[in-house]
Amino acid sequence: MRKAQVYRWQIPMDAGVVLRERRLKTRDGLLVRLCLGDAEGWGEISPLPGFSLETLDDAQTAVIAWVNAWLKGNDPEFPSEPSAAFGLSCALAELNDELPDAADYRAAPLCTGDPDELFAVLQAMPGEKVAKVKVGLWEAVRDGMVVNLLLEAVPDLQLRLDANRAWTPLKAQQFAKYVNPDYRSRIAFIEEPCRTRDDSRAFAQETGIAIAWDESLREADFAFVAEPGVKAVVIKPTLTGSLQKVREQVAAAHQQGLTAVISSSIESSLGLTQLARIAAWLTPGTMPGLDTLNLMQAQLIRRWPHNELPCMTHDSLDPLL
Ligand SMILES: O=C(O)CCC(=O)C1=CC=C[C@@H](O)[C@@H]1C(=O)O
Ligand SMILES: [Mg+2]
Repeated sequence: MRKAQVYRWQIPMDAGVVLRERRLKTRDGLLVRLCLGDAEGWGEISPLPGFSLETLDDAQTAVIAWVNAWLKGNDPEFPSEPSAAFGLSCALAELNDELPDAADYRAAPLCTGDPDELFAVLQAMPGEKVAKVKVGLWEAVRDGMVVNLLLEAVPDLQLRLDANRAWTPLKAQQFAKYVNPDYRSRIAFIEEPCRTRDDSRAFAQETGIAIAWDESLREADFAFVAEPGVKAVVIKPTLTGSLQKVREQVAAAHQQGLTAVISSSIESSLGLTQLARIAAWLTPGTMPGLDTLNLMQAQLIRRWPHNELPCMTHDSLDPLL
C-alpha cells in the first residue's frame, strides 16, 4: 500500500546570510516521505528566495496535488516547479532504490569574507584542496589581493571564484590585473564574472582565466556548448527540476567536455546529503559545491557526517498531509 506524508519546516539561518541583497532569516521548505511496504523515500522541496521563480506556497500546492494523485495509484508527471520536481523525484528514486547511497561528502569550502578562516580549513583538508571564494562584494582590487594571498600561501590550492555577475568589464579587468599571471591557471574557474554572457566570454579570452556558467543555465536561450574559455557549469538541482533533468544536464555538459559541478541551493542537511550522493553518482571525481550547511543553525532529520550542528527530528516538523 502506498503511504505518504508532507511536512513543512523552518530552520533559523546564521545572522548575516544575505542573498541578492535580501537578508535570509530562516530557510523554509517541505519534506515529502513516500512509503511502499517496507521501502521509503524522502525528498526536500525548498525553493530558494531570490533564485527560484516559484514561491514555497506554489511548490506546496503542486507537491500536495502530486502526492494525492500518487496515493490513488497513479504515476503523475512531476510538477513544472523545479524545486517540487526535484524533491519528489528524489523521494521516488530513494523509494525505488535508484539513488545510490555512496556520497561525496567533500565540499569545496566557501569563503565570503575572511581569508584567515579559510586558511585554517584548508590546512586541515585532506587530499585535493579546492575552495570557493565569493568575489564582487568588495572592491575588485581587494578581491584580486585575497586571491593572490590564498594561492601564494597554499601552493596546491585550486580556487573557484563566484562573482554572481557583479562586475562591469572594467571592474573585471581591474580584478584580473591584480592576480599574479603565474597563478591564473590555479583559478579553476570564475562563475559569471560579468553582467552579460558576452562580457564574461570576453573576460575569459582576454585574461586567460576560465569561466563557468551558473545563472545562465536558467535562461531560456542557454545551451550546453563548448566555447573557448568556458570550463564548467554549476548545476543546482533545486533550481533545475527532476533528477532526470539533472542527469540530462550533466550528460549534455560532459558531452561538450565541460565540468559539471553539483551545487547547493542552501538546502537542509537532508537535501545536502542527497546532493552529495547525486554528485558521487553523476559527477564522480568533481568536488561538489555543497559547503552551505553552516549558514544554518540546525540540521534536519539526516546528519551531514562530522557536522556538529544540532539535528531537528520528526517532532519539529509540521505535518500537512
Ligand atoms: O556553489 C557552492 O559552492 C555553494 C553554493 C553557492 O555558492 C550558492 C548557492 C546559492 C546561492 C548563491 O548565493 C550561491 C551562488 O551564487 O552560487
Ligand atoms: Mg554562482
